[in-house]
Amino acid sequence: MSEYYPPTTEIGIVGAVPRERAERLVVLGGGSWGTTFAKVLADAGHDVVMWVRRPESAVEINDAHRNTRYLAGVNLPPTLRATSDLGEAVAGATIVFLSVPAQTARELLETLRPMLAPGTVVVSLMKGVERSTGSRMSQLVHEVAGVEEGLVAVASGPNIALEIAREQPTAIVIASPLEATAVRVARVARNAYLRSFVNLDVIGTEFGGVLKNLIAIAVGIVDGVGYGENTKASVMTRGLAEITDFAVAMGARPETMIGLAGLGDLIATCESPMSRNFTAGRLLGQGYAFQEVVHRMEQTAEGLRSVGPVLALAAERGVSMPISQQIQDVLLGTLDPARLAPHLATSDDHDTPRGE
Ligand SMILES: NC(=O)C1=CN([C@@H]2O[C@H](COP(=O)(O)OP(=O)(O)OC[C@H]3O[C@@H](n4cnc5c(N)ncnc54)[C@H](O)[C@@H]3O)[C@@H](O)[C@H]2O)C=CC1
Ligand SMILES: O=C(CO)COP(=O)(O)O
Repeated sequence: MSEYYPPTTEIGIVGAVPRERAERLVVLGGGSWGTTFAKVLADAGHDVVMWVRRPESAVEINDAHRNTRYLAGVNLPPTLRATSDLGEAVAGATIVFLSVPAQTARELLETLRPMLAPGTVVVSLMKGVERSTGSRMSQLVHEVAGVEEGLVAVASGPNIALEIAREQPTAIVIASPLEATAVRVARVARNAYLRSFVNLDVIGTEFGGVLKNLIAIAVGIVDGVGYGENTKASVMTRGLAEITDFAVAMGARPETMIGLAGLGDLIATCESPMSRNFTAGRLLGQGYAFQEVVHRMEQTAEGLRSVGPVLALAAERGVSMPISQQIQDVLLGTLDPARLAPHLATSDDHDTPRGE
């Protein structure tokens, strides 16, 4: 039986929360996902402040109710406010949502630590692991910002930012080791176009988001090479088996990997031309070298930085990840992208995949 379930019957309420139940929330990060998530929360009726690095972004959000660089053509709620002053943004917030590139999270969390009032819930919206340590973002929230584990949550699922910003109906998963925290965040992060589900499997929910990025890069690579739907479906299916093996070895529940945060996000990311990971993969498949791809990407493609640490963790646990290894080889320039799919079933270096 799936462990997914609507947090409460109250989930059916899709109107804005009454003013007396509105919470003071903060979203850290003014990119495409941070801005979209802040809109979700403000549309739900909450009092939301965004922290953005660049003062000019704050001015645009406050005055024009737009964030043109990341969400072109999207009108933001007039109630949504932004500031580039972190202390001002966080003061009085009951829940802090984090949406910066994973490699910058540690530094932000160190700065944030003394600003957090006791009892503040911190939610990671990020889908990367720290390159130097292999840590998941929720681990960093606990270890670096000192937030007790029961007050840490993660959000994941098939959540292409621009589609949600355009208010297209979508589902998201909120996971925390403490059910009360997951339910609380799920109740806050829902509105007429976003429905929240709860899961207690933090490892699976978080790794689902991280790992599907790798498979989206692989699918982008074969697309860029010019291969068709069979190849892409083969990479996605074998990719799901591979990332499930990894996540389960890391402590995830297998069901999570066929839920919204696993299969759901895998489908969305591998099929969307808006996905940055898919786009980065397609550039690699078209023959651009890693550094050129990084140069061309204007937004964060987390998978490019997660491949290395994921492979290191897999090696420690004896998990075979042939597709992820091939992505790494393409990134290093040691594998011709056109050879990625032929290597799918068997290769000189890897055993024949189990099953199928
Ligand atoms: N865009 C999407 O559709 C979704 C993204 N995510 C995840 O959300 C996280 C953030 O991604 P996006 O918002 O999409 O990235 P983005 O590339 O659109 O924006 C990143 C933002 O972080 C800021 N930033 C960069 N370095 C920083 C630093 N040192 N300190 C503070 N801020 C810094 C940038 O100025 C920018 O505002 C990633 O982990 C991503 O995987 C998750 C779900 C959906
Ligand atoms: O996580 C995402 C969708 O759920 C966004 O994917 P990209 O980072 O590849 O754009």
